[in-house]
Amino acid sequence: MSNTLYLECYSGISGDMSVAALIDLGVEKEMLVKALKSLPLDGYEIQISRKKKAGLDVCDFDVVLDAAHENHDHDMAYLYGKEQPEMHVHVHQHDADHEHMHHSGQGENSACPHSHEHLHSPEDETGHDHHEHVHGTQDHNHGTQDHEHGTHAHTHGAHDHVHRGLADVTKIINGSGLTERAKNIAIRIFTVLGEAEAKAHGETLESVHFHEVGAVDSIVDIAAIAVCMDALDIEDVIVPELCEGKGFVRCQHGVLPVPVPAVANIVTANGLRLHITDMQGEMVTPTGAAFAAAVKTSDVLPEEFAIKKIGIGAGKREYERPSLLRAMLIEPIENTKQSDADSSSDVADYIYKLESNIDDCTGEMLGLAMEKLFEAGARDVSYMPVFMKKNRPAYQLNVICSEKDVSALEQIIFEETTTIGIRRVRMERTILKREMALVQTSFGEVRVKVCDFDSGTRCYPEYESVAKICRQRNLSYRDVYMAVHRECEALQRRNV
Ligand SMILES: O=C([S-])c1cc(C(=O)S)c[n+]([C@@H]2O[C@H](COP(=O)(O)O)[C@@H](O)[C@H]2O)c1
Ligand code: NI
Repeated sequence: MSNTLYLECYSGISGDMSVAALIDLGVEKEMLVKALKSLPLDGYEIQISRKKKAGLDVCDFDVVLDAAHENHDHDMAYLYGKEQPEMHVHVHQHDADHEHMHHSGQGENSACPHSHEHLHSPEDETGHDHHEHVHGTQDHNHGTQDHEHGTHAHTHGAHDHVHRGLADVTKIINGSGLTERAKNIAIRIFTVLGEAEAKAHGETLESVHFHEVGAVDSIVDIAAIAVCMDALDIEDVIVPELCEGKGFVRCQHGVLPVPVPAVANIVTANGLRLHITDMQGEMVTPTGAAFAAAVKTSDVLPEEFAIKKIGIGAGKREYERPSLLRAMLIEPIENTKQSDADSSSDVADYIYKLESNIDDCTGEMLGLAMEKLFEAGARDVSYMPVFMKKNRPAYQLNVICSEKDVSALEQIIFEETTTIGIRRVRMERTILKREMALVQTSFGEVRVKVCDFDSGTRCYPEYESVAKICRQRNLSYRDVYMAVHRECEALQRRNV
């Protein structure tokens, strides 16, 4: 059965953090290196290593460009303008505990040695691309001329580089030995990036040229993400939110506000949730956001889940909050406690109802309050239009929840709405004994709630499970639901 990935982006997300976190979940390094070697690109080597960050043992993935493809991205001085971008001074400020044993056997911090795995690329490529280069703050026009590989190359002093478009990158991915599923994931990520870039620069998906993310190291990062997602057989991805910093960052366009336009556009177009923290700097990069957007299937974590595996990937930048991405393979646990409590077909049970009449709150506030209540574990939340004292049209908020969640949910109601009082009632209820089953149907495995009733058993195919099939196969909900229901009943008749 396929896996569910939870991306915990409390310190943001970038391409290299994502690859490292996925590798740490158990991807076979030799397989990954072999797949990346098949990309028609060169001028770089790959390092996969362990490093210590915030005292934690984490995975680090690095695409090291040769001199002609040198990259400034992890140079903090460059990013925040502490040196003149035009100078092209290649000063690297690696994390204190990072070293390159392959060069000298002695890193900047020899107290913490670690080993690297390398992929040495063949001779330098004929094209000249350059990941991080700076044009100062001036806009420049790339024109439409084609150069080697159909990409757009131009020169700034001693540095030549290529600006690839979506078609160029797609050609590179399709020309590799990646599996079809990995190719599709990589192209999906680049398409999300292309749409965001096109919007930012007033271009179309066909005409837009990537700057940084079209460079060798970004293509390798994205291909590596895709290979790992495929190898780990991940189908469902939960991304509750992306935590981002604030301020400004320096990139090829010059100085941009954080979140940078490409990230802001990806978040907007793909319904990701952005959480701006007090950290100064860029914590979410376009590549990281595009990965999250391209693979996300849900932003809600199951109420309870088991963790099968944890992977932590290191970022290159040094912020107050350590740049770490934690990825987990999780398995949702259905809450069957009530049904275990009693062997009869219906079960006595208690639930809480929180209630408040609100006459001075905007629709926007009420909408967000509902979202937060669900996130915090409310079983149900509803608003009912009411007329209350002084002829005021208002809304009655109703929250159904279990006892353990009462105080957290009341807190949210006070924080997010204008109410100054909440009624609370413990209610008895009767629920049918139920359990979750995975049923093999003609559409594949479907999650079905099976309820015992005096006159027999009833099956209810789970909404998310049915909806996923509908999206994948472009079928109507009604058709899939009824077909699954029929198949469940037929199975039951056979089992009786
Ligand atoms: O290359 C692209 S698509 C790009 C677009 C933008 C815009 O906001 S427009 C900004 N950047 C900056 O480049 C570096 C590297 O990005 P990666 O995704 O390759 O890590 C980063 O600082 C971006 O803000 C790139
Ligand atoms: Ni851009």
